[in-house]
Amino acid sequence: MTSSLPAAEPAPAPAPVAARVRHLTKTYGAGAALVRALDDVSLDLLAGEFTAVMGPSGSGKSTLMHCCAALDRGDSGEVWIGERELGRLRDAALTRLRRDEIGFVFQSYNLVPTLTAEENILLPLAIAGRRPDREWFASVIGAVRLGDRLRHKPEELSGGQQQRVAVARALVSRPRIVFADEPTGNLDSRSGAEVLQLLRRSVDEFGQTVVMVTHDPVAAGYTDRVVFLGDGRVVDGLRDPTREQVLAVMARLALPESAP
Ligand SMILES: Nc1ncnc2c1ncn2[C@@H]1O[C@H](COP(=O)(O)OP(=O)(O)OP(=O)(O)O)[C@@H](O)[C@H]1O
Repeated sequence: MTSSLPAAEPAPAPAPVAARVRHLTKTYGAGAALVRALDDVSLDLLAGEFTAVMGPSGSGKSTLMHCCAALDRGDSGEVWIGERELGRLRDAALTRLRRDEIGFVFQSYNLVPTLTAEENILLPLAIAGRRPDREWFASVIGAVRLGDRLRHKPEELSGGQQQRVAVARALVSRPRIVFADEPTGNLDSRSGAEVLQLLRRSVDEFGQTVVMVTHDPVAAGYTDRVVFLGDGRVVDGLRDPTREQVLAVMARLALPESAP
């Protein structure tokens, strides 16, 4: 017997996940001084997306980012980068994963003062013994608009230029995921906007996956998605966030539970 029902449409392919967190818990201290920095956090960070992690001070943002970036370990739960669960990797494999699959941008730039901008950008590849792909290097340098500053040392660059060097350094090895911890925290609003546009372009034009911790609703407005933490838990989320929506959630999270 033939069915008159239309053939079922194939289900859309699930978006690839760059990093996956499952039931991640991390505590500091003990007894009365125990702090639950992460309390059963589960989260998927989708490939090719720009995600912001926000929340009040002490809500666990940096701890989450450090655990995801293999800079720290949780007490229990799992963190996957691509197909690999970090808890199952030995130190040498973790070092390789950090070097080959993860890019970092810190609030304080973390450039090597004795190296030029170009040497700083190429340092992760040099350490890995990899040759730079000249075409890709040129694309990254074009994107960060540093072509005329490559021979300068960090102290000869503005804060915004130094942070653009740090973004280029994070992008040049084409990592699976870039983690940025308050990348605009030390910058004036114009330089901050340049860095945010650069991260946005790396997602739109290069397909980069970027995860950024920020306190700034304007910065969050550049992202595809915001994940809000409160007391070590995922408490809210927004897609295609506007500054106003972010402010509204932040105001709600800042209020004590008992507020009228
Ligand atoms: N090394 C540590 N020892 C003890 N407690 C810690 C340590 N690191 C973080 N904590 C605590 O864990 C909790 C989460 O800290 P975390 O730095 O992840 O928060 P955050 O959301 O990034 O805060 P902020 O926005 O202020 O940077 C806080 O209560 C903090 O005091």
